[in-house]
Amino acid sequence: MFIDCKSIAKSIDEETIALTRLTKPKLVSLAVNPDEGTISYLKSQQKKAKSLNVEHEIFVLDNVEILSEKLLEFSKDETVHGIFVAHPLPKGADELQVASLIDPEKDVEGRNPVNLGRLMYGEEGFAPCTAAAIVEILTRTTQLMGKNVVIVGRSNTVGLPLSVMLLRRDRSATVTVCHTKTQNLEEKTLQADIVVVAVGHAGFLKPEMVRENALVIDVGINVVGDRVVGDVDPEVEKKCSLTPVPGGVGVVTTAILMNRVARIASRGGKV
Ligand SMILES: Nc1nc(=O)c2c([nH]1)NC[C@@H]1CN(c3ccc(C(=O)N[C@@H](CCC(=O)O)C(=O)O)cc3)C=[N+]21
Repeated sequence: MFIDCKSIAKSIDEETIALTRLTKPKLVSLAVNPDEGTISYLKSQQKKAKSLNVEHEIFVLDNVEILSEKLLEFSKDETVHGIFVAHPLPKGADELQVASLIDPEKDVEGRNPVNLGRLMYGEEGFAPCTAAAIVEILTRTTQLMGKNVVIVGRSNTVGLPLSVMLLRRDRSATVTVCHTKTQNLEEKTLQADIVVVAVGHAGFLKPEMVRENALVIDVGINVVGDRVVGDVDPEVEKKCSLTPVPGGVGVVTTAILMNRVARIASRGGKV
């Protein structure tokens, strides 16, 4: 069975629309040498911004030096409410140094160390949007208390922040984070009530790796020919509840991103 993520996005959009009636939020999105996943996201952002009355500008840049200049500029610019930087940055870039240039109060992806620190205290106003989208989908779909959640992937965008968010006392899931060096992955995923897959390989999670009736969150955005597919084998849908790709985590992520920009604009900086 597929989980209906579009209706979740829609209910978030309703709040955003109410906020954009009163203010004119502006988001800037910056990317250096964007990969296919980033291009897909930038397109979705552009469409969504337009439909929600959020002003949006995209900057595709040649190198990290120009990115750094732009981040300083937009951090000071009072007409800009949200700053999004696409990841991954080019090889060799100092992510911490780049993220530190984003004004924490405009840091819609929660990359600045101030916001990552806030996350450790359970403050999720600036949590990475994809992780926030997964929490939104899970809390609207199931009870998390005491559940076994296996996250496959440990990125700063998804796996790592999500693990912290699911451990928060009001959720209290038991979280296992798996990665490329994990041994016997299938043994872990077969124990899970909930599996979150964010690895970037089409069809990575096979039906024999999950329990009957598990809840599976597919975070993958893989461009195969002219189609976008997730990290989960489509056969998994026959035995589990699964978020679709496209139309799953991605649409909720984009909704949360825009909602955040609107909240920043309407509350003068505080989320
Ligand atoms: N700092 C950072 N944060 C991110 O969250 C991040 C990133 N960098 N870099 C790139 C990846 C990719 N990503 C997507 C999110 C939504 C869609 C999305 O909404 N896709 C639509 C349309 C897909 C289509 O059909 O083209 C859907 O899934 O329905 C796609 C891709 C976020 N990422």
